[in-house]
Order: sequence, then structure tokens, then C-alpha cells
Amino acid sequence: ASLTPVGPLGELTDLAVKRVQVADLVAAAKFGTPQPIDDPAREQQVLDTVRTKAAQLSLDPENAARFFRAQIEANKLVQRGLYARWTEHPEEVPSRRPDLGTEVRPILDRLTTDILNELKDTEQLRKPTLRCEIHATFAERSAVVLHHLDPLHENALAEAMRPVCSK
Ligand SMILES: O=C(O)C(=O)C[C@]1(C(=O)O)C=C[C@@H](O)C=C1
Repeated sequence: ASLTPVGPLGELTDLAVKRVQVADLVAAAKFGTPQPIDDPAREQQVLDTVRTKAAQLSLDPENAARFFRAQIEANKLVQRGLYARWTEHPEEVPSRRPDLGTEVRPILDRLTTDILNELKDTEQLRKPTLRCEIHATFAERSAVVLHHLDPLHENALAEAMRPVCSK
């Protein structure tokens, strides 16, 4: 059985869901350590990689970077939400702390590649049109149901998908 959201933006939406879900691992890696949620140097590195790989795919690098800035904002939204939750309910803090550098960021790096390939595959559709907005809405709504997203991750997904039709 496929758990991919419906329509031509289903795969891209699915990858955005995966990225906001990895935010749980990022938060688990950082919570209770001095490592801050915001890491501007890492963000710069992610965006530099995005621009380089976008150019290799003949995608507009600035458009791709805009999409990834939204992915990063969405990721931080989840991290902050989980910090608030875990501060209030310490019993919900994950028992294992994943390693950010060797375990969590490599997952994000693979998602960067996958998302860029989907941006390429959906390039024709992703224009500021009602058609694109409708497909984005359907994919988002189905993702929320398929993945049982809680309000925190649902809001983060909405943030992540905001620039999807703004080619
Ligand atoms: O890699 C991290 O440390 C993260 O928190 C993930 C992430 C991202 O979404 O790529 C988000 C916030 C940080 O400022 C840097 C990067």
C-alpha cells in the first residue's frame, strides 16, 4: 500500500513531511545540550549546497534556495515546539540522544538531494497558478491524514509548502 499523498505534488509533499519529521531527531540531538536550535553556519552550508545542485539540474538556484529556506523555518518551528513540549513534560524527552553530525544531518543531506530532484520533476507545474495551489492543497491535506500529523507538524508542513507554487 502506498502512503504517498495524492497528485503531482504528492512526492514533493511527502519529502517535506519527512523533513519536518526529521526535526524530531534534530531536537532530540540538541535538547539538553548547549547546541542551539539556530545554526546559521549550517543553514548557509545547506543553502550553498542547494544552489550548487540546483544549478546542476538547471533549476533556478534562488528559487530552490527560497524553497529550502521554508524547509529550514519549518524545521525550526518543530524544534521549538518540541522544546516547549519537553520542557513542560520532561517524561516525553526521548531516552536516546541521536548524534547530530553523524546520524541526523546525513538524513537531511539525503533529503536535500531527493527534494531537489522532485523540484525538477515538478518544475512545469510549480507556477503561481490556481492549478498548482489546488494540487498543493490536496497533497498537503492527504499528507496530514496519511501521516497522522499532529498540529505542530501540520503547521510546519504548511510553512514548508508555502513557496511551492512560486516559480
Ligand atoms: O542541522 C541542524 O542543526 C538543524 O537544526 C536543521 C536545520 C535545517 O533545517 O536544515 C534547521 C535549523 C538550523 O539553523 C540549521 C539547519
